[in-house]
Amino acid sequence: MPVGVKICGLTEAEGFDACVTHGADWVGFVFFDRSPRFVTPEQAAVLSRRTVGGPERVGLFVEPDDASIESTLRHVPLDILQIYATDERARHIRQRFGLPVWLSRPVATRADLPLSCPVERILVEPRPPNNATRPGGNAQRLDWSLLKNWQPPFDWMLAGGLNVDTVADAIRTTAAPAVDVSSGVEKAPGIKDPEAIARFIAHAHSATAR
Ligand SMILES: O=C(O)c1ccccc1NCC(=O)[C@H](O)[C@H](O)COP(=O)(O)O
Repeated sequence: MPVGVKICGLTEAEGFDACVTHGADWVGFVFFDRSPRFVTPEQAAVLSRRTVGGPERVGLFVEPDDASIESTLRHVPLDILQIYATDERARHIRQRFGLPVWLSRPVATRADLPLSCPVERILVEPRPPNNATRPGGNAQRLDWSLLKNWQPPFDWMLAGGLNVDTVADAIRTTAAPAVDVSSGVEKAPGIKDPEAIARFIAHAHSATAR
């Protein structure tokens, strides 16, 4: 089965269309207003309507309250909620909205690797630097060797600092079933590079896990 690919932080039509054309499995909309990739629910809806079907739409929320998710969903239909929050909040959100939930897990040492998944999928990401203004999307690479022989019995995804040149190696080293990228396929903060999106997806699909 080919590795799943999520392109996160779409803000404009060219990038969104490249994800559709080149077969991304998921596109992410960042509803966190301190991000260079922030979009309003209305902007996400306009992008999302550019095609029927295509990649699943993932909405990214940082410690959201129920009201902000609810009002976002009123504007843009999302297939998946990606959450930066506690396990308890993630379970609640899954129950409350009836949508699959993906939960981010910051990893700095092997001891940080989760043993179980309270929702549909875990995103394994590097722990952000102390001075970071956001919990993800920092172009910071995880030490892939931490994941060697880690074979969790749940769905997960590798994120953090991936790019066209490193994604195949990352998949071979970690056996990640899916990968997530944002900064690595941008030509400027928040603006995706369609050519890089095409190459990233091709390289990910060509990689054979160990
Ligand atoms: O992208 C953001 O600005 C962002 C803000 C707040 C929380 C998470 C955010 N991004 C998460 C991601 O896009 C993914 O984890 C991504 O694949 C990793 O980002 P990058 O290292 O930039 O590829």
